[in-house]
Amino acid sequence: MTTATPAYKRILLKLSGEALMGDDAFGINRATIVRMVGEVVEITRMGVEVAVVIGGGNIFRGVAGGAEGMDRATADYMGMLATVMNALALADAMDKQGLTARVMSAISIEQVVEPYVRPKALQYLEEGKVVVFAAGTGNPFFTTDTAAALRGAEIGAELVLKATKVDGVYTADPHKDPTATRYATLSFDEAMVRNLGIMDATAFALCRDQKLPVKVFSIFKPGALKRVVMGLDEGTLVHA
Ligand SMILES: Nc1ncnc2c1ncn2[C@@H]1O[C@H](COP(=O)(O)OP(=O)(O)O)[C@@H](O)[C@H]1O
Ligand SMILES: O=c1ccn([C@@H]2O[C@H](COP(=O)(O)OP(=O)(O)O)[C@@H](O)[C@H]2O)c(=O)[nH]1
Repeated sequence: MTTATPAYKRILLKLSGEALMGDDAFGINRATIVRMVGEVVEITRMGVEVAVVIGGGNIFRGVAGGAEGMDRATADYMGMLATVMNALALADAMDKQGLTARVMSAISIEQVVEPYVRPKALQYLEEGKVVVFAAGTGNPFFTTDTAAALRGAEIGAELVLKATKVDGVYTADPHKDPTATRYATLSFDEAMVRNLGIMDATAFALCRDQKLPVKVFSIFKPGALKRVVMGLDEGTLVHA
């Protein structure tokens, strides 16, 4: 039996914080994380090097805090710390399924996780370890989508995989406009000009300038992650 060959050697997987909730209203749903990690195990077994940027929206988003009158930068730091909590839960679930995960934080909290040091991250990936980037870019006023573009470019990922609550980029938010239709592919410029709100413009612009394609797909669709890694038609490809 011929074993199928992955289309990519090194990927950056952006996991929405909200995706960790499963059907819960907030927080971390263990069964959801266990299922997601099982899919990551499958692609690492094919020899794919995996780095993850984890979101924090299941716990806290700065924009919500800011909207309630908090200082936005303070609220954003809370959001970044939320991503560290998700990263610890994800790494724990990975260790339990035989993966060696290393959490690297953009914010220095060395008693909890090691700081992000690029050469060390590259070494871990070369060793077949899964690197989980926490605390986004480490700066307020950004998102983990931008962190995914940044870390993807820094590690030389061939593709950013945005695993989210929808199965691709649509002509409008499909949760609000039932007539919206899904793109199979589109350019970063098109996505920005049409103000398609799936990723922020900063993330799109960085990926465009670094010629780093993005595949948007549903984290809830079993097997979708493997199909993306195998280069099969899944979700929406956004390209330079
Ligand atoms: N043009 C669009 N195509 C697809 N989703 C869109 C679009 N515009 C807005 N969205 C919304 O963006 C959401 C995903 O963005 P976001 O919540 O920031 O992702 P994540 O939580 O994974 O970072 C989708 O759940 C969808 O409701
Ligand atoms: O570089 C970053 C990344 C994240 N955040 C904050 O952390 C929160 C959680 O990240 P995000 O909303 O991107 O998570 P996701 O949408 O993937 O759940 C954001 O809302 C911001 O408040 C930030 O300030 N800088």
